[in-house]
Amino acid sequence: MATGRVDLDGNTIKPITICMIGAGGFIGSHLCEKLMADTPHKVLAVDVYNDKIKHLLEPSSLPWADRIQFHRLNIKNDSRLEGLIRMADLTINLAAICTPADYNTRPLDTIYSNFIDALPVVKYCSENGKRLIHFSTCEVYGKTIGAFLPKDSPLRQDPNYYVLKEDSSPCIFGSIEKQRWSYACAKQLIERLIYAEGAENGLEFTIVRPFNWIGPRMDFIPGIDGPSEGVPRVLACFSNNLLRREPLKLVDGGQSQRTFVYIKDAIEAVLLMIENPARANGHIFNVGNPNNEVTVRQLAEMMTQVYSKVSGESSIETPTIDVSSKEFYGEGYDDSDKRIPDMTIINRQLGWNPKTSLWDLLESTLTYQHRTYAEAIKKATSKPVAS
Ligand SMILES: NC(=O)c1ccc[n+]([C@@H]2O[C@H](COP(=O)([O-])OP(=O)(O)OC[C@H]3O[C@@H](n4cnc5c(N)ncnc54)[C@H](O)[C@@H]3O)[C@@H](O)[C@H]2O)c1
Ligand SMILES: O=c1ccn([C@@H]2O[C@H](COP(=O)(O)OP(=O)(O)O[C@H]3OC[C@@H](O)[C@H](O)[C@H]3O)[C@@H](O)[C@H]2O)c(=O)[nH]1
Repeated sequence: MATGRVDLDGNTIKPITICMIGAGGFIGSHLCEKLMADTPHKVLAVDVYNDKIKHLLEPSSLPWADRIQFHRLNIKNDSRLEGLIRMADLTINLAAICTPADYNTRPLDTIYSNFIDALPVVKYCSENGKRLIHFSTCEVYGKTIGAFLPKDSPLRQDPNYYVLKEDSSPCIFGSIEKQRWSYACAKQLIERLIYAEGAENGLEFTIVRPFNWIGPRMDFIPGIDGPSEGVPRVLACFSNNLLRREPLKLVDGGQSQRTFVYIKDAIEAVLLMIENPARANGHIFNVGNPNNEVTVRQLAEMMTQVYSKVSGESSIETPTIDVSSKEFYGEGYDDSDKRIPDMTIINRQLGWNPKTSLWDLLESTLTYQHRTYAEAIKKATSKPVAS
């Protein structure tokens, strides 16, 4: 671990204690890894699961063993939460239901998780004068303005109609029966509440809007380390199809566009926020890679090519199939058409830029998926079916 580290203004960084809620998830596991390897900070890691951070917790001889403690608790109903927030200098809240397959099928759980369960965290930070970094989402932007223009309108090519800006873009969601937007709407309301706590009660806050962060340990592979009928986010869905040599399913033709950023690049941005409070407080930050834009169809094609390279297996004859959103996600699904983050605020405040190309990040991620899951999938698929 480096000593004598300085912040962006040349001041020595003092070790702090961080209460990280949702530390056992995808982003939390990478953030814990980074904080243990490269900083002197302490982490009170709160989650209901710890499988993704087990390698940081055991054995107790690890060099950072006295800097990370796991607290297994559900923030919905555990009175220990306030005590942990009071013990820390900073709280980072990552806890959420955040897989689209849940938004329209479990809208109540989605709204409770993303709004109601986050309320006490905001309240305890505000009442105890503690700093909060809250994880929101790029989905708060919803659809682009351009999505409502005629298909052949030249204005669709104008960035003013699609680039998403923290301080000026509107939040455009579908109608109430499109329950997909339950998540985005809950996230938007908690953002507004945090902002209001800052304005009226002086809460020191930073809001992060991740734009499709991807990498190792994201979600689960159905039937291996998660339920066989479960539907994770697209990286894990496509990885699962590639591992099982099944066609990748393109929802509604795979025409939606996304920008993907490598988790390790994005974690650098979060570390800058943690260690530069004077530059990060009071801001909402887009964190994404505007240079890595693809349609979902292009993502499927690239993942197929990269997976062939890293596994040494040829791709199957029909690598993709089309499926309707109703069939794949059920009633009430809707989609964001395009997501390009404006980078002005994060550049200005923190000087952060992503580095990794989509090809490179897929190569390292699919190498991980192949090494971690290929054998387990072979075993699972060769088991005789019980008669
Ligand atoms: N990964 C992305 O690209 C992305 C994009 C936009 C927003 N986000 C936001 O970032 C945050 C983290 O996302 P992630 O990708 O790491 O998801 P994740 O599902 O891997 O992690 C969330 C973690 O929170 C925990 N959790 C949920 N409810 C809890 C509760 N009641 N008590 C204790 N722990 C609880 C879960 O067990 C899980 O480990 C979420 O708020 C999500 O909405 C992520
Ligand atoms: O097998 C699949 C899975 C997904 N998809 C499509 O791929 C796109 C991306 O899907 P993801 O599951 O990664 O989720 P989305 O990008 O729509 O939303 C995500 O965005 C930001 C976060 O807040 C959440 O992690 C999640 O809501 C969607 O258009 C989806 O319809 C497929 O075509 N096939």
